[in-house]
Amino acid sequence: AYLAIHDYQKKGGLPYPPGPRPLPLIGNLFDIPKEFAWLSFNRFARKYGDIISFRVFGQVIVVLNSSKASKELLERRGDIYSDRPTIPIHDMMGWEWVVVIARYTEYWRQSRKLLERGLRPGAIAGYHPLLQTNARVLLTQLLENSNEWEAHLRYMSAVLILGMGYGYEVAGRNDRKMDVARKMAQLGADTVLPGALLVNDLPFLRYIPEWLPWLSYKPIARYGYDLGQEVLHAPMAFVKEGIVNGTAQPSLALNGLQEIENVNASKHEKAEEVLAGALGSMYSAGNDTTVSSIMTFIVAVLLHPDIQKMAQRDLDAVTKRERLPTFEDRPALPFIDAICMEVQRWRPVVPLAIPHATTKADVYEGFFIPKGALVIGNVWALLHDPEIYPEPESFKPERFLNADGRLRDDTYLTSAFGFGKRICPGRHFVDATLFIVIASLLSVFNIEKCKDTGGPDQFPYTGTAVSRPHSFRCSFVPRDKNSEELIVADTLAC
Ligand code: HEM
Repeated sequence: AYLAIHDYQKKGGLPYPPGPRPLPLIGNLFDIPKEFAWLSFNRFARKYGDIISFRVFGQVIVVLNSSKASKELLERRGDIYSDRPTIPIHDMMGWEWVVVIARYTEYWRQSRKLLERGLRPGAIAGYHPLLQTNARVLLTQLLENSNEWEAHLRYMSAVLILGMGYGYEVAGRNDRKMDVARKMAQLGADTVLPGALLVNDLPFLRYIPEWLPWLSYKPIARYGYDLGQEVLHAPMAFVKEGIVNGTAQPSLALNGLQEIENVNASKHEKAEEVLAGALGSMYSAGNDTTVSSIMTFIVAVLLHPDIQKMAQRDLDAVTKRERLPTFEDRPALPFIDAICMEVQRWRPVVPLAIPHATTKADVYEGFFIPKGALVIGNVWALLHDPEIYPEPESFKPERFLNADGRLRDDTYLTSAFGFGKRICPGRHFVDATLFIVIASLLSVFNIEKCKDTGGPDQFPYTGTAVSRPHSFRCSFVPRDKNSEELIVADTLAC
């Protein structure tokens, strides 16, 4: 009774947003599935409205299922909706330096500033040669062995991020630097959403000692800690060694280290920590996400060969099939851009973004949102809203084009990269990568099903925080002899 009265007074008599009735103590623990939670939230929204809430062991979780509510709270009221919740398992892993999950602190502000500066559109233009060269390396690898297309994509993505961040040249597909970032990203994606691990709901479980192996979270914490330390320190050590030997290549790390060279000793250590944290976060956040988008593009063209043909017609009109496409061709290729946009809408890679948290209590449309509430923007629901995107389950790039074939304005799609102050700083890099990879692939290959690729239901996706298609087989068949020659000629020219 005391708790109920206290709760009522705190809320000034206002209700929490509606949602399924919580059970005593555990609350809605069983209403939040571990996988594909965005679909369940969307079903609840149909019953309770755009804004819904859950309680799990006293923690209030608010889910926003419309663009209106997400824009109002996560963007316009960003000053109080830009914190992150403390996630006990990440605490145990010592991941407080990871920008993606960092609290809304001075450390976050400084590292975010560095990332925004390094990844702004103007800076990304400087990476066009790196992106173009590596898209073409991808073509060569696919021509030599298209069975391993997924491994080639992962390799390309790691080369790009490690090149841009640290000027590091990936030694090969078994390069350890590539592997650790992927494992860390995977572990993060599997543990970040509510309901993923019991220790996140019941933090006292972190103290269960290791001699209770089935109950202890310490082994997983140690594994995460080791991965984190390697991602944080190993590539920076590589750059510093390069500076000493005179072999360091241009990179964000090199720029950053040169900028803080003359900062006085007391501030230098802090500045270097911020730089290492920002770049380590970029390195772990940027790899798998980009690959997932490209895989979705492949799924889409396997299901819609007609879209592939239309895109190839546009590409051929621009390149005359005498050369490979470049960034300079982009203004003349709106349909390729529309494909990139539809890829992000149709199967958003991070369907629930990353949970935000409130730093102050707030009221929205008569509902009380307490300080410390988890606030989740249901990106999937926003991008599958039939009012904004009719027939949302269909893959239709033309929805992003005007009648005259030019790209139309769309203010909703940015939610594929999250919201407000925490919006993904890597989005311009993703935009450039998707364009050049998709244009390059379609200009010389037909992407086709293999005998065992299967039908539309044969492309299941993972259901955790970062959603990607499970591995599948397909073929990259050169469109003709001329296409093969273009790839070979380009390889020789490099
Ligand atoms: C298809 C590719 C990608 C998608 C869909 C994506 C999506 C997202 C989303 C939804 C968030 C959370 C935003 C929020 O909390 O509201 C995020 C955060 C972040 N992303 Fe990405 N991302 C992608 C690629 C990248 C790349 C390539 C990089 C780096 C080069 C990157 C770096 C980051 C960082 C550092 C954050 C944390 C931002 C913060 O909390 O302040 N991402 N991303």
